[in-house]
Amino acid sequence: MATLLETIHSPADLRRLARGQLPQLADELRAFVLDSVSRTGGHLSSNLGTVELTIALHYVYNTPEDRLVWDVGHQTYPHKILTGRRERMPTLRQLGGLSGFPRRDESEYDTFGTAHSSTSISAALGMAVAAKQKGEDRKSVAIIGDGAMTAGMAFEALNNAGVADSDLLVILNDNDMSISPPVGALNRYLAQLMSGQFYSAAKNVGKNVLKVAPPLFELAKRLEEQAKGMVVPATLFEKFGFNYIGPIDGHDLDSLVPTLENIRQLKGPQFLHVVTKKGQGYKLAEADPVAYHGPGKFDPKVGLTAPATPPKKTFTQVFGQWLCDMAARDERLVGITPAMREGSGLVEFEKRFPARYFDVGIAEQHALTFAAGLACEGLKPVVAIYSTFLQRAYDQLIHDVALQKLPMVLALDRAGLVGADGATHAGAYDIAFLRCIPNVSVACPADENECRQLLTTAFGQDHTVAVRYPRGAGVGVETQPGLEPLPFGKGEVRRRRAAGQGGIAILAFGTLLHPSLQAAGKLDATVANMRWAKPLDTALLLELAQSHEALVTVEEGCVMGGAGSAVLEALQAAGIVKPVLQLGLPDVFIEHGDPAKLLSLQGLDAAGIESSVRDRFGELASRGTPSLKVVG
Ligand SMILES: Cc1ncc(C[n+]2csc(CCOP(=O)(O)OP(=O)(O)O)c2C)c(N)n1
Ligand SMILES: CC(=O)[C@@H](O)[C@H](O)COP(=O)(O)O
Ligand SMILES: [Mg+2]
Repeated sequence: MATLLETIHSPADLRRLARGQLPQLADELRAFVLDSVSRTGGHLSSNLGTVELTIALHYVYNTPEDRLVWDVGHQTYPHKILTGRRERMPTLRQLGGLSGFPRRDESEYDTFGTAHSSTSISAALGMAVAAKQKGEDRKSVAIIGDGAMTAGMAFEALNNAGVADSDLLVILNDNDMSISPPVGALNRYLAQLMSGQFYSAAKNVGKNVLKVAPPLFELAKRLEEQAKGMVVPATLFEKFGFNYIGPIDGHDLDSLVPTLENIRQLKGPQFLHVVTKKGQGYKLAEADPVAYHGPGKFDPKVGLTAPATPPKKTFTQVFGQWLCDMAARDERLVGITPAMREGSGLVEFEKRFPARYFDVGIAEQHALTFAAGLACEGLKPVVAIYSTFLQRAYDQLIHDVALQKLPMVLALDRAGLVGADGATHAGAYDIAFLRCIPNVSVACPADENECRQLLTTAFGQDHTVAVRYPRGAGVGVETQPGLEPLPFGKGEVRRRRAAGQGGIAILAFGTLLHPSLQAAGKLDATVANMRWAKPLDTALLLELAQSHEALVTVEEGCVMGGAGSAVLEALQAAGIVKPVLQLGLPDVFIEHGDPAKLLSLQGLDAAGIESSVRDRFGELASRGTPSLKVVG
């Protein structure tokens, strides 16, 4: 006997159901999400929390003509399952498989690509205004979480939407959680609103009763506004020009469906506050929504368990340990994270140094300029931020930090390809967008120990230094306990060519040193661990250029403007003409998949590096004697 869920191949099928069937569908959908994500890994607790809301939205709104824009977008597995992608869920976040986020090129129901937080209101407003301009009778809905609502961009959009001539609905999915517990005044404010729950329940009943008699409804609305004025001050969202409705139970379909049906008839900007539980329906996730925010594969009957063999230390853990060790040595150190405490490795630091730990919420722009203010007063900020999320604070980095030559450490986790999260989260551009800024240096550690040492080097500088390191496990190099720095701006030769003069020198930046060393063994090439994309170790570079016939640069970052470009600029500045092969990420977005597989596909594993060198430099790569005149 097919389950109800198995009969749903599109929202049109869903809308043919009787309202009384929706709770059963919700149970089946929740069970499917839990089973599927436990097999593939992915975002779980936020998806369990949006099952009823997703059903109600596709039931009431005429999707895809009515537009749904999901923020952050990690909670759209129920949406994908109900919009014809149920059978593809086993491919989630795998090469060639479903994305973990909404993608316009994946489905017409994915009206806007998200994954970086707090973009939904802006995008949905654009769609709503476009519908008005084009005279189209379609609705636009932004669904944004309480965490995502802490970003400035969300308020920029509210400020505009509240007075725009458009029929936009903003749904705040308030589960009182970000990835970790939410922070800031907004969270406290939302708690106040939720404490007024009884008021809104009565109000919504009023709406239901009066919904059939518009004039009366309007009269009641005016009375309600007055009543609000007397009984409950206007909400923040009403101050922005929205008609605020809620808070209502985001798991109660008998509340969600009629409320959404009412709201869909209303003109002007609407704001619906729904209250949900992150992890709803799976006790282990309800109890620990942080652990189940983005789990790997697990047995739902058992829950998350420690791996049989302890995993290799991650760069994130190396950073977290360094942060605590350096904080113990230097009381001026303060640690800042824009809502990524666990992901960036600051859990221990918060426990040990609570007064020096700052989670600023999903507010990267604020994080950088807040750090600048701290630095002005002689404190030593360490901003722990994913490479991709630093993109959001680019102007603050230039204008508020570098221009004033304020010193701080940018601990750039997830530099390079990240794997399952795909193109939206790749840290592909930081070398290129950082090295062009005056008063900013960029360090590229090759292993865990260098990461620790270069963090210490960075911490001792009088300007901002970014230390970039990849997601996940290190290369297996033990970290030394001390806090010894490496020399600023200096690289080293790691392998000399056996055949002496001539041949090829590979200049590696970061962890791709290791496949470069493997390839060099086959090529009999020299290998340098350059360590710094800025400042470049030009003395080392020129020595290698003068003693080799050709150079190869290797980096896990975009070729355009990356470390290899820095090498070309330095050779040109020195008047040296030399064949250079630049290896790195191409001028395309790299999709989700297994990180090692993705690197191999980009020719950035040992075999790929060797093959690229042979393709470019032909026999030079295989003989001992120079074939090109050694110039320079
Ligand atoms: C610009 C940006 N910063 C940080 C993140 C990382 N991130 C992804 S989801 C999330 C928490 C979102 O909280 P909320 O909006 O309340 O959604 P919930 O997980 O509670 O459903 C964060 C910080 C991101 N995706 N984008
Ligand atoms: C949705 C989002 O942006 C975060 O949950 C992100 O997926 C975390 O990435 P990591 O898994 O690399 O910490
Ligand atoms: Mg939340």
